[in-house]
Amino acid sequence: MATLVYEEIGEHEVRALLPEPAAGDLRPRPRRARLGRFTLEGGASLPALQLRYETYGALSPARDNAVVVFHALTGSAHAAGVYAAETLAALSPYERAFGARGWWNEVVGPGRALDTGRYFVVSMNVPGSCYGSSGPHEDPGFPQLSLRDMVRAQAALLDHLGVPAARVVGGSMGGMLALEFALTFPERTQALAVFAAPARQGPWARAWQHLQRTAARRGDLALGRALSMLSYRHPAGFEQRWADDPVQAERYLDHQGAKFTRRFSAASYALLTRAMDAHDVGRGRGGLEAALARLSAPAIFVGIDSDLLYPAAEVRRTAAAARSEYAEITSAHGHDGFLIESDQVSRILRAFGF
Ligand SMILES: CC(=O)SCCNC(=O)CCNC(=O)[C@H](O)C(C)(C)COP(=O)(O)OP(=O)(O)OC[C@H]1O[C@@H](n2cnc3c(N)ncnc32)[C@H](O)[C@@H]1OP(=O)(O)O
Ligand SMILES: N[C@@H](CCO)C(=O)O
Repeated sequence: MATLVYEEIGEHEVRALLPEPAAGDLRPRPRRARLGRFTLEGGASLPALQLRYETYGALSPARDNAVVVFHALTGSAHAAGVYAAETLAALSPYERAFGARGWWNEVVGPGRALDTGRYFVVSMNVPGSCYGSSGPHEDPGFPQLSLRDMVRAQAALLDHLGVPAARVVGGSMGGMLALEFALTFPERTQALAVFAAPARQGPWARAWQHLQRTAARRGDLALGRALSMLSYRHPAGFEQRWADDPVQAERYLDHQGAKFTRRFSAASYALLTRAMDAHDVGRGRGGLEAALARLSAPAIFVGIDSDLLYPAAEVRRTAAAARSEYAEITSAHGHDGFLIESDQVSRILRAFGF
């Protein structure tokens, strides 16, 4: 039986069914680390960095079984499990609107590909986002961060947790962050898995994000998100779902747009998309090829055959430049395949050795 919950978010009241956990689902406890002063690569500093995070499983006595999972643009620290009603109720309005179920719940958990019976899984909400970490949603003067600042914040959190090194995994922006982490902290990276992410943000993805920010700046974050959904999906998926009733495609985009205004901050959206637009692992490392050639951890790069945002061919080229493994997800759903095709994601992670 699902529980009916009411959430008041600004002027909105949301009625939602709180999902019951299935057998094997975790009941996570979100935490917050207070890491103090944190200096950014641009020179500015945050006086009191706070990071929302969740952990699943236990750190081994040898401290060698950690996995860091990096979230995508609008993801959160809540990667796995289903919150209890009282846990959800104690969170911020944005986190409540994100929902009770973790965004990679089918991939992370007991007996799942990232098996919490074996691994100590750490998932952090990046600084600048609005899901419990420090960001512009609570401080209008919050400075622009880079993805490199975010991976240094992740490393500081690992220090806080007593984790010397980890396997790192992520999709989309999370994949960019995982790759940056592996290049910034080679000695702390045991293995790397990058899903649906480039080594450098290209003009196509940049143009999409420009449109989304423009809509948001003009006061229409919902339109910005609806537009972005077209870059995250593929015509085949729309045909599959709504060929018989095409107006549902319009309703779907309207729904995703409207929901987004309740679950995300426009200021965080601008900051994170700018950070993604500046993504280039070659910056300060002698260029893209030189940076990728330097990758030392065992790595796999995973493309999605229908990804319109970061095409599979581009991900395959990155894998070749990094002399790493390549795998491909088959999906009708485009870029969001790394969130939807959990069975394939899990098979790929297992086959790679997770
Ligand atoms: C790491 C991270 O990125 S975490 C952030 C991931 N979450 C997002 O990106 C948020 C947007 N959500 C999504 O894109 C998807 O829900 C995913 C990727 C999480 C899962 O994809 P799918 O399983 O294909 O779900 P789908 O895209 O159908 O979305 C489901 C929602 O659309 C709604 N929906 C589906 N079809 C329609 C329609 N024709 N008209 C109106 N609403 C519709 C569903 O009711 C459901 O609403 P809810 O989220 O309020 O419960
Ligand atoms: N749909 C996901 C992936 C975007 O890259 C998100 O909103 O974070």
